[in-house]
Amino acid sequence: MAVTRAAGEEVLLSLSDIRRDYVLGQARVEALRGVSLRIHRGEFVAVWGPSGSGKSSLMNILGLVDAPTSGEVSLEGVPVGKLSDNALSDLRSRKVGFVFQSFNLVPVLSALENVMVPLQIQGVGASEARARASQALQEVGLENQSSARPDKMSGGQRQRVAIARALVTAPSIVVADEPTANLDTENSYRVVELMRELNRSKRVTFIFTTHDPRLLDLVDRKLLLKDGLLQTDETVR
Ligand SMILES: Nc1ncnc2c1ncn2[C@@H]1O[C@H](COP(=O)(O)OP(=O)(O)OP(=O)(O)O)[C@@H](O)[C@H]1O
Repeated sequence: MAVTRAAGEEVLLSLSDIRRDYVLGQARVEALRGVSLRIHRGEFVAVWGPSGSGKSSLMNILGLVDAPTSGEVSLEGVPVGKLSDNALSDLRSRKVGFVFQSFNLVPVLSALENVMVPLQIQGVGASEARARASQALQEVGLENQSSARPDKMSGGQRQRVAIARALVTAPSIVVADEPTANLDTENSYRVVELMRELNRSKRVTFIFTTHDPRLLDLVDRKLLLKDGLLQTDETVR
């Protein structure tokens, strides 16, 4: 049973006193130093802050890719720290979509085949995977590029394919670490606007990191990280 804060404010992800240390030889880096946070279903959230403030470390923990050194993460009320590796990867593949800075598309596959990949990993049959991938490409406005290979597409188009790939499994949350870092200003804005539209139309929760303060105008909530701590947590609309 997921925790609710108020009507319509279901807690999707909850982080409690998260610490993440990295040990390099004799040195210990404290990347996250006690972050507590609740992300509600349907929110559109940006994490910003200086380089080295812990944004990627936080995103890896929110996306269930990395485990904290201490503290507790719950997704839809399930404490994930107690899950076996298999149960955790199953949960991640069903509930979390990822968008990466460098798109991470498979170069030898078409746009459509790239979007089919997460479904095939889940064991969905080819014809259903094709139909769902085609629908996802349509939702990002790329239905006429389905047979194009990534190297024939612009950066903005590649990131839209990656967004379709993240959404095709109907995840609860999409985690995007610097999704606009390799895009020019106009395409950056367009990609975040597209995520915003999909957030509204599909009620998928999005959380992304950025260095670009202009993109913060498009979000519901801004989390400022500094030195591994949540400095401010501002809901803007
Ligand atoms: N795998 C790792 N091993 C050792 N130290 C790491 C590792 N990953 C991150 N760090 C360190 O942890 C701190 C936080 O890094 P992190 O990448 O989370 O910050 P960031 O805000 O995403 O930075 P950037 O904006 O430059 O990507 C930094 O001091 C970084 O050097």
